[in-house]
Amino acid sequence: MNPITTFFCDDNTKLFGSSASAEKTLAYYKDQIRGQGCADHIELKYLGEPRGKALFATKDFEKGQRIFTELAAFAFQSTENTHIARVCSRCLHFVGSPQDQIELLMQRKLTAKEALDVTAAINQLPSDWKNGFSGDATVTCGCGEVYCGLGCKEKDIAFGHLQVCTAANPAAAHAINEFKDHAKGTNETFLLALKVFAFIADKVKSHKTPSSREALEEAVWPIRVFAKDFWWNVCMPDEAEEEDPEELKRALKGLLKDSVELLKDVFKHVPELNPVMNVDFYGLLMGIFERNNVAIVTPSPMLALLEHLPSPITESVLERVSQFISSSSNSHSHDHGHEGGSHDHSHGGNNSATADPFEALDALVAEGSGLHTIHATINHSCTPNAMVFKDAAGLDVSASSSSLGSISGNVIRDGRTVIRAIKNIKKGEEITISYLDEGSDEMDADFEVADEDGEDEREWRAMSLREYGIDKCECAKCKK
Ligand SMILES: C[S@@+](CC[C@H](N)C(=O)[O-])C[C@H]1O[C@@H](n2cnc3c(N)ncnc32)[C@H](O)[C@@H]1O
Repeated sequence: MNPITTFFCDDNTKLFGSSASAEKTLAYYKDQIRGQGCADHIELKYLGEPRGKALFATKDFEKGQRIFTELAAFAFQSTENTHIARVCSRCLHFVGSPQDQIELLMQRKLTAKEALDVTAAINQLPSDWKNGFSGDATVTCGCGEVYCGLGCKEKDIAFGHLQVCTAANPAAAHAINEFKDHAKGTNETFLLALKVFAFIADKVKSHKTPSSREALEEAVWPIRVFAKDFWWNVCMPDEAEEEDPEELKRALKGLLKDSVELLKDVFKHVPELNPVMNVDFYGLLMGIFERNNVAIVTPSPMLALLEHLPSPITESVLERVSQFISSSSNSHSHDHGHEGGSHDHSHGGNNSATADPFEALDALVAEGSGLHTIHATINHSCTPNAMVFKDAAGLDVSASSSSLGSISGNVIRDGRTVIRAIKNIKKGEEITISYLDEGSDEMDADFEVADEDGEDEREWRAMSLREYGIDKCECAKCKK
């Protein structure tokens, strides 16, 4: 490995190995926590290995209370989902007008009569409902990216968008499109990698000495802090399919090799990036995604509208979503099964050829995946005190409420994750979540959990946690 890849590969023991580096790392997270507006709620500490970085409460939280929310540093909408939801490239907030979204779903313009019906239906909804769409605030980029407002566009530019913008960089347009096509045909998490490489390129170019080693080290630093291993070590072979581990490793490295060649063409204009244009660096980056990415699901404001629309429009919309569900389940059978760690793509696996319209309602969401700096520091516990909410959880629970059922106000309209207490948490306690889908169909199918001593469940846990880089769970319950 070359020196910059070795630097990038560094784990917590290096990050916290000297007081200067530990101080820099802690200051970085403090800054990130402040940036998300939760400086009074949480702090990061280093617990030594194997548990590494961990998040702690700096105030008491009641059961049901929101601890913090976080927008992804890097996020993307899944390609298939673009057919049913038009959302902001940066934050996955629904863009345009409700009419635009209906036309996307119906794949045609509304007739004058339908447009009047839609307006009448909108008028029956509370006036703040329209805030679920960016409306007139919507802005586009010459390359076709769309944003829910100028703020998101500017943020995307600050995160390097212009480096991979076909309008700002027409000489690279062909290479950018080729890279994206390859990603969509193989593993769409490469699209997220493209955004990270664009970020690194931008940071390096704006450094006072762009070709220095220091410039690259500074540019990769915000990604270096994540827990990581090489992609080919993180991806587990599919035991049910009797996938050969060595064959899988070879396949992943081959895929990276093809992708990195396309990447080199994209970044021809940034020769300073050459030291990170290799399979090892790329493999670490994909390993970071696989281990830390969070599935993003934004509930669609369209759901409320559908109830009020004349039935021909509603039916036509639902039929389209049903078709989408069926076609996505077909295409999923060809994928590589390693989607960059968005650990629970909740709607991809529906398998009926003629999906039920009610299932279609459930699938009408914006879906993607992202890398969240603070969220990624939360450790797993088999008796967690917090939980990540995506779907309906876009809604807040009032601090005084002790029941998770009583949801009120403050709708979250973009793709931020919401972490909420599921028990009372005292100031100074570690915040933990479960990485596993307890009681899920997946768990039942794997082990047909029926034993009385819980042995199967323990085995299921141990096996599932290995996918998250946990060979021996060090949570309070398992350590007992
Ligand atoms: C998403 S990261 C969480 C933050 C991590 N501690 C860090 O330092 O970046 C997941 C990694 O944290 C460690 N980890 C999390 N929960 C753990 C647990 N219950 N027992 C042991 N290791 C754990 C494992 O190394 C795992 O791969």
